[in-house]
Amino acid sequence: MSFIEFKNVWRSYGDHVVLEGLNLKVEEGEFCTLVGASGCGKSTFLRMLLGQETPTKGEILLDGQKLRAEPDPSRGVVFQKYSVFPHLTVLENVVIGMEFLASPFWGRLWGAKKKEARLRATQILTRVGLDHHLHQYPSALSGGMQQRLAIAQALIAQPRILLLDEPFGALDPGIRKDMHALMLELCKETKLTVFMVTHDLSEGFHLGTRLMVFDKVRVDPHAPKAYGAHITYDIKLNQDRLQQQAQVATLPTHVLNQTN
Ligand SMILES: Nc1ncnc2c1ncn2[C@@H]1O[C@H](COP(=O)(O)OP(=O)(O)OP(=O)(O)O)[C@@H](O)[C@H]1O
Repeated sequence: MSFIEFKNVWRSYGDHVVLEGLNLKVEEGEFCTLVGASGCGKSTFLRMLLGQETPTKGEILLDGQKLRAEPDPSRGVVFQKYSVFPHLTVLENVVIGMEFLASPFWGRLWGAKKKEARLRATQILTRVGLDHHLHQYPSALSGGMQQRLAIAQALIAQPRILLLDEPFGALDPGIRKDMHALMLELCKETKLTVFMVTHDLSEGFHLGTRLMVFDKVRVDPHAPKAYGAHITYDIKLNQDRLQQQAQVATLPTHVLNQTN
């Protein structure tokens, strides 16, 4: 059984077919980079994985079970536009994620639980390199730092799947490189399965263990909305990295705990 499976998935909006006949198996720990022309349905694909949208036809399975049709903590997401709360500090931006998880009704934690949430948020913010900015507001951060914060927000719930929609598209090349290094480190340390939309093919090749190309094969000039895109190329990349990750995962827990 695969970790994620798409079985003949279609998605339309009215008579506009956006995606058609997607069949796909993805194993845990894979880093799938998605490329394709603008408007071909890459973000729609991510939204279906997030549970924000459901397939019009077919089904998506997670661990063999039908994917829940609403976002939950197993799936984290980072968009290109900074999705952080401007009125909360860096630390509060991450703590609030834990508060909503633990207390969906009040959205607040108190006492020891709040202290624990702040500690865990601080650990994650340290991991993404924001430990010196805990009490600043997002407006005081650079674009790269805001994306680091968005990644910390997405990771606080310890998702199994991370969905990234052009997360580094607005960043300068140097900062992008730093973000690539961070992503590769995070993937090495965890069993995260990543789906990342990018318009930068070299980024896709560099980060991915799989590069998926979305394209429309069937086109009717008289009915441009009649056919959708599907995955025309699914290229395996950087397989040595996957093997290394798999080997690390086989180490005994006490050894892993010592090194973390
Ligand atoms: N809620 C919606 N209602 C109607 N049409 C939609 C909706 N969401 C997306 N679409 C259409 O689906 C198509 C695919 O959109 P999507 O955003 O998934 O493409 P994309 O490949 O991510 O594009 P880009 O690379 O430009 O971000 C577009 O034609 C868009 O207009």
